Amino acid sequence: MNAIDIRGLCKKYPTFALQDVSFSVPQGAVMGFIGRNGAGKSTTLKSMLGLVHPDAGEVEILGRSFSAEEKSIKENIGVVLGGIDFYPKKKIAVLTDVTRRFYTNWDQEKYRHYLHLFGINEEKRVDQLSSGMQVKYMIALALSHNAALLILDEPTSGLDPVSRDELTELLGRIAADGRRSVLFSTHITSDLEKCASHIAFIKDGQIQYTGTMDGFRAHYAYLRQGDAPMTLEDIIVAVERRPLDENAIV
Ligand SMILES: Nc1ncnc2c1ncn2[C@@H]1O[C@H](COP(=O)(O)OP(=O)(O)OP(=O)(O)O)[C@@H](O)[C@H]1O
Repeated sequence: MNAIDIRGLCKKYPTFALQDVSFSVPQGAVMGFIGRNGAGKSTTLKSMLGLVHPDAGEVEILGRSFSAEEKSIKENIGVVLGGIDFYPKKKIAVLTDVTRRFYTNWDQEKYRHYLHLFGINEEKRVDQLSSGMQVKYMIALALSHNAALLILDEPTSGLDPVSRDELTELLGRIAADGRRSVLFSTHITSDLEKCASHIAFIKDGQIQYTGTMDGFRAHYAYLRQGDAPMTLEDIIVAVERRPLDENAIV
């Protein structure tokens, strides 16, 4: 069983279209979702989670149709799409108390463990946490109800290098049991080199590649110049970079 199967997802905005997006996240995989600003990563994640209404497409999560079983599926997944933009004046402890009621499999011991690991003080109010700490708190919540799948939109972008290293190690370890899976979008390709087994690469609303990390490197091996191996960043830049217009005002 795959953790995620997306087939033919389409979403049209006035100036952008997600076109026939299809990919799968195998169970036990950490899949990095990459693409330039505006390529359609967030739109894909939001469409698959029903946060925006897709024009077409099928989404199966943990082997079940998301549209038919949204409520029960949401109990088994952890989703972090940005920081907390609600209840800025609420204490973290209060927010957790409300959140945990939504999950029958809430694990308070795990929650305490992650709070400690991430150095989060429950007595602080939401607006007293930095944006990086907010993301860590959201991740702690997602990990505390034994989610079988984590879906994270740019989780490492506001984090310092040490926290990013901790988080990528954690994501790798989560998936290493072979039962849990992670899909996360990012621009920090070095984070993916540390923990991702799979890649989905989107450009202008269309999937360019989806499969294993090794397959991704092999797919773009023709771009290599010289003997040095290419990093993910080298590959993305080689695929996407356009030369600056000579007449550009600089
Ligand atoms: N609600 C909306 N209405 C109209 N256009 C939208 C809406 N949301 C997103 N878009 C457009 O869809 C395109 C894709 O945006 P999206 O946020 O999915 O990109 P992204 O790959 O996540 O980018 P980034 O890496 O910058 O976060 C952009 O051109 C954006 O302007």
